[in-house]
Amino acid sequence: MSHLIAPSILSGDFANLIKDIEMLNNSDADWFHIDVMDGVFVPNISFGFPVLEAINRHTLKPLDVHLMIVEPDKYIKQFKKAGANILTVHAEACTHLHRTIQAIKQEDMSAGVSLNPHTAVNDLEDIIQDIDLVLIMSVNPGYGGQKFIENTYRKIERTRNLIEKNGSKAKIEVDGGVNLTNAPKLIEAGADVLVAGSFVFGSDDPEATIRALKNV
Ligand SMILES: O=C(CO)[C@H](O)[C@H](O)COP(=O)(O)O
Ligand SMILES: [Fe+2]
Repeated sequence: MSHLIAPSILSGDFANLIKDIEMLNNSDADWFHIDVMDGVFVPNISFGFPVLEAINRHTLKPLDVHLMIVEPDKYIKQFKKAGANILTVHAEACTHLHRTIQAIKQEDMSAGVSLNPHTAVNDLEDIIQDIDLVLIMSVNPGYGGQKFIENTYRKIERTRNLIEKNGSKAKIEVDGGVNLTNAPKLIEAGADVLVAGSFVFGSDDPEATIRALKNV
């Protein structure tokens, strides 16, 4: 299977989101990546349900929602209602990660777990068979436009090994500082889904940039 591209709307134009949504609908993007930040788990606040609902009214593609929030269990049903198709929580934000994953699946969403740059892949050993997605952060979460952390390649390889060892079907998604220089190496290391925010929306022709990332 060819890799998937999930542009992050965080770098879009919030005063004219419909333009970016239509561009993504017409582009080679596979998913819309939606970054929800609460100002507690990460030192930044992005947006919440009303924005997600508005995006959902116009998108033709799955919504890949990356929760950078504490206590995500409280909001799982609400994210489903707002249109999330894939719901990813941070391992560092969940005391009872297994329970959280089951609750997401109970709402008929795909369940993802994200790891901060400092969190070991081995932490997923006892949950890898239950999840649909591992989201490897290649920057510290909280902001778009940060520098890619080079250790990510090795981390993706370790995740790929863990998935294969346990017969898991989880996809590997990588998020933060992704561009056309590191994309080939990320795919070679085992990434299935590339998230890209500033590299796409900061380019002169976002649609062509998405196509270039897809054709890597
Ligand atoms: O989760 C995120 C930040 O916490 C974003 O998805 C990520 O940073 C994408 O933006 P960029 O490609 O500009 O790094
Ligand atoms: Fe993200």
